[in-house]
Amino acid sequence: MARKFFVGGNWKCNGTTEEVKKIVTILNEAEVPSEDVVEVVVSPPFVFLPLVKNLLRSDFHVAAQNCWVRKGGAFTGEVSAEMLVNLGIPWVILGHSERRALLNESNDFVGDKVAYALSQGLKVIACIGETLEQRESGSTMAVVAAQTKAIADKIFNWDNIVLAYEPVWAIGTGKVATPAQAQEVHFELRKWLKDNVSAEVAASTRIIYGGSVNGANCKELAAQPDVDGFLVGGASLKLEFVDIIKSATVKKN
Ligand SMILES: O=C[C@H](O)COP(=O)(O)O
Repeated sequence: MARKFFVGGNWKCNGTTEEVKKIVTILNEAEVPSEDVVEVVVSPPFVFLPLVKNLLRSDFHVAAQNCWVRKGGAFTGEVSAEMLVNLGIPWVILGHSERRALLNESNDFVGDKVAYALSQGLKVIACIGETLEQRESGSTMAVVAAQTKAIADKIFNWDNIVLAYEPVWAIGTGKVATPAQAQEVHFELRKWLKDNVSAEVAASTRIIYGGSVNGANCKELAAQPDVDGFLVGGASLKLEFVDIIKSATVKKN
């Protein structure tokens, strides 16, 4: 089953109104493969979501970087899935390692968030990934399998999920996983989905890579059979994000 290449740009906690407008202008003017070839989703901070949604070209989409774990209410400082739906925001990133590490988001909590966001009609970019310590101790697969299981246990339908494998040691470090390292984990994750969910879900779910992806390393990573796209941090704020989007064409060659 063909999986459409997916490129997400996670702007994290960056940007002023002027900077955001500048990035959107670059994206709007970029010549990139058509929507049939690549799905592009950018994720600005909450406060810029309406602005970006209004200014961004219609073939690119927006994602929030988080949402609350259940229906909104007396949860000061949180943004609910219902609010995102109300604003017409189709996607949300959940379980990013920065939130897992800095805000102590557990596997269970992330699983609950994913299930709730899906139940409200949002599409989810669900992030998983091991730390350097975990990789060096040989527990990479056990860690990402446990993170995936916590999600799988709570959902019934994988149609609206993209799984983002983001090794923590590669995020914002300039130390990208080698294409072989990324492929190995993506292959094992797909096998995990086949063994624990279904062959159909394994074949159709997009597994994207994140961690120091840039204009120079994207093509080689994109060429790996189980790499279905990228979640890009730092480089998504720069012109080279356009080259990363273009790396989708590698799949067609
Ligand atoms: O969500 C994106 C990842 O955290 C990757 O960030 P990075 O491309 O700056 O390493």
